[in-house]
Amino acid sequence: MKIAVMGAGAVGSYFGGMLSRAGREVWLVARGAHLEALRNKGLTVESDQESFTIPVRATGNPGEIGPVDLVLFCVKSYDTVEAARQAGPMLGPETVVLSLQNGVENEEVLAGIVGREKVMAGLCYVQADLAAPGLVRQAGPKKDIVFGELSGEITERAQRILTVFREAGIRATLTDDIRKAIWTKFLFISAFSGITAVTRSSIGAIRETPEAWELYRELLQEAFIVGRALGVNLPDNAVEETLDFTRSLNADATSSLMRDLKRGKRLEIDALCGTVVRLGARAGVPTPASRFVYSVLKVSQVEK
Ligand SMILES: NC(=O)C1=CN([C@@H]2O[C@H](COP(=O)(O)OP(=O)(O)OC[C@H]3O[C@@H](n4cnc5c(N)ncnc54)[C@H](OP(=O)(O)O)[C@@H]3O)[C@@H](O)[C@H]2O)C=CC1
Ligand SMILES: CC(C)(CO)C(=O)C(=O)O
Repeated sequence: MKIAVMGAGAVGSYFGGMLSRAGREVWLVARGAHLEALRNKGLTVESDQESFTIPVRATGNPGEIGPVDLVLFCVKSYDTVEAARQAGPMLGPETVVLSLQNGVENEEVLAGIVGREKVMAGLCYVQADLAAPGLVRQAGPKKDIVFGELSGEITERAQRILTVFREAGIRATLTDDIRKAIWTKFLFISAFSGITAVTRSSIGAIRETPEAWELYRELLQEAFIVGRALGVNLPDNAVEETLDFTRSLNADATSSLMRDLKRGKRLEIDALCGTVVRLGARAGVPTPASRFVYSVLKVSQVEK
């Protein structure tokens, strides 16, 4: 299986690196200093359990790669449209485009550009960081991918991808309800990224601060009610389960949004807390906590 990672930053380089190390033909589409480092020094992945450095195929030009079997789509959501357009030369009649991005609308955006039949939806639980050009740091025990067909069918092509992930040592799950899985992650990540960014804190300090923990609960509750109002099959105890999951995280766990904020980078807020606000307004659901977090974080985006 020939694989391309569109937007090989933290997440894309981590999973692309795992697949490459397993012997798959993997192309990393990257840019800037990271691309230069990948070409000149290869990719280094450091995690709590293991570290490795491998040579990789890296380019900034999808035309150099040609058609592939699988595109792992890993750009930030604000780059989705441009990256999907640039991915054209990698798309053949059988190519699958699988998004691992955070957010609940990426697959529809992708479908509108590359064609619905090519798109699978997915998400990942992994704390990955581009610590330096060519170097990905992964922290914590979770490094999972969940994915599925938009139709919910368990197809042969999805099973082939599942096998490839698992053979590379990636914990992957193929689901027949990817919308539910994406919203379950979204519930968590819209609230978790919001609370960690707005407090500039890792989760340990938030758990120890009842006021911040209560705000986190309100953010979860709002995203849950919005999801339910839109007909997503979230279970009644989704908020409690997410709180339990958050209690189980290492105290130093953070979000990519909080790390981006600290680095002065552009933030994905429109795809996270901003989506809760926007979809809430559409569904007639009040979202005051999400609106507060979104407004505060938006200030940091002036001139970005
Ligand atoms: N990091 C994490 O722990 C997790 C992140 N996620 C989600 O995964 C997605 C990716 O996040 P993450 O990996 O952290 O983001 P990064 O910014 O680290 O990676 C995205 C990369 O794509 C590059 N890129 C964007 N457009 C193009 C293009 N047209 N051609 C070539 N390269 C391009 C970016 O380059 P440049 O830097 O120059 O813009 C960047 O290196 C997001 O939706 C995020 O929310 C999900 C789970 C965990
Ligand atoms: C799962 C988690 C919190 C891992 O860092 C994430 O999705 C993110 O940071 O964007």
